[in-house]
Amino acid sequence: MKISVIGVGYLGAVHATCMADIGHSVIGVDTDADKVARLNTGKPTFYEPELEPILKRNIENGRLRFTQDMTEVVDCDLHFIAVGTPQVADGNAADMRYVDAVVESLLAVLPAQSERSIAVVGKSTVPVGTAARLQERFAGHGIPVVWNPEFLREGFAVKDTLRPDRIVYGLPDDVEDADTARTLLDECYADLLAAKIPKVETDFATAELVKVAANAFLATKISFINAMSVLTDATGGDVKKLAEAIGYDDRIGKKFLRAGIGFGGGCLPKDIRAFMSRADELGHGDALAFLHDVDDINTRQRERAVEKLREALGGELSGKKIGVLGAAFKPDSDDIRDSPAVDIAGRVEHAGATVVTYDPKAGEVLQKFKPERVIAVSLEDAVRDADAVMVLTEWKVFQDLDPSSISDLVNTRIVIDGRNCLDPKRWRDAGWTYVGMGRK
Ligand SMILES: NC(=O)C1=CN([C@@H]2O[C@H](COP(=O)(O)OP(=O)(O)OC[C@H]3O[C@@H](n4cnc5c(N)ncnc54)[C@H](O)[C@@H]3O)[C@@H](O)[C@H]2O)C=CC1
Ligand SMILES: O=C(O)[C@H]1O[C@H](OP(=O)(O)OP(=O)(O)OC[C@H]2O[C@@H](n3ccc(=O)[nH]c3=O)[C@H](O)[C@@H]2O)[C@H](O)[C@@H](O)[C@@H]1O
Repeated sequence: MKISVIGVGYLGAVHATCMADIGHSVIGVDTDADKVARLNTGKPTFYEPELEPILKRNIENGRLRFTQDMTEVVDCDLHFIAVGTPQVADGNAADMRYVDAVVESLLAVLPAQSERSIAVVGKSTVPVGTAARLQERFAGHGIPVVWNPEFLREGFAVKDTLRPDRIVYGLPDDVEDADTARTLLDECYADLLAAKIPKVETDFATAELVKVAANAFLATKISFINAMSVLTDATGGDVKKLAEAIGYDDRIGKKFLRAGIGFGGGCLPKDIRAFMSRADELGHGDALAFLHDVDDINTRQRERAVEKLREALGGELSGKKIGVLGAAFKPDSDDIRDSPAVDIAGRVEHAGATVVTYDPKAGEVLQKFKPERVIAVSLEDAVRDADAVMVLTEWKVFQDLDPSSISDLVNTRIVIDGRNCLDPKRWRDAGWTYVGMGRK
């Protein structure tokens, strides 16, 4: 079938590419001319494992194309909205201007009362109530809206798109519209449904809430274990052992209990804030009051990492040289949006230290968005003459690093393991002072 994906950033580019790879004819639309031009050459605009060969393959076989011109979507059966919904500059709410702009562009190019069955599919993460609002706008054109939230993780985006844990359809109340939307989406996802991926059909509000509830739950899990790390620090306990031990209980599970400098990225932080903001608007802010604590615990972990560094250096950061390993908000990504690593490096610099950062993939992006930062081209260059080393993104290359290979490069053998990803014994045996987050 013919599909348009409007907004081809982290989510949309992967979705468009994967939909082409399962056989659909896909047109990706974006207002960013550079992005469109680059994608058309088969080169992703960000680092995501597995994406490049699939993108290239589908550009070459002609099933995938990118454009800035909305009129080119006119003969598509499904229109996926995948534009950003960032946090507004002056508050916690989601900025809906990009979604609203897409709605107006679609209404301008799609025929009123089309002969064919078509549907608009919401993928962006939005405040509950958005789908119903959009359905009112499209009703005049006789076009059903369906909300189909996305759960992919950066670093696993291709796998998560082609083999997600579940697919959610938020369908309109009108039975005929719901049938049209379901039939079209079932055809689009036939390959995934054949692989027995669970499908949950529900109403608009539930589908929108599923997405933000999932991210809120994940954020809560991380802040829970980070709160525990404060207590293990205070008592000489070990939060990794604690997480392992509670995780054996299936009701708790082992995943998302990695304590450290906390969550960042383009989604969890802004999504929990937008969720709180929407609950306030609905007069139920109290129901989500706990998310303020989740957010605060998360931000405090960043300052705790700085405090640990200060303490390890005898109380003074001014005049010290710190080698920072990691800038991306997580490994296998070059995304630095609200990255704890970038934030912490900034705080350390603000306290008077000189910071040199190395990241295997995010150096270029960091240079673009923070041109004032000093970025090394190699790990060795970042740690040379350092008074302390901070590991802030758990890239495998940092986890595998033999500490003795850099022992003679640094000024002082102090390592702050912001992600609890190093083996303390190995580093101590090599003569390093090891400081983790909530670990002895
Ligand atoms: N990044 C991720 O891993 C995931 C993101 N999401 C959600 O997906 C949405 C998109 O997120 P990202 O892809 O990360 O954002 P992004 O900022 O990387 O991409 C958004 C794209 O939309 C384009 N755009 C803006 N206005 C446009 C318009 N009027 N017409 C066409 N294109 C336009 C921008 O130029 C940009 O390329 C957000 O709501 C996010 O919460 C959901 C799940 C995963
Ligand atoms: O809505 C979204 O955009 C996406 O947000 C997250 O995906 P993502 O942000 O790519 O990455 P995660 O793996 O969730 O990690 C988020 C942050 O939490 C941190 N984290 C994760 C797990 C953990 O145990 N501890 C921890 O500090 C990571 O380092 C990272 O900074 C969700 O996991 C996805 O399901 C969702 O689709």
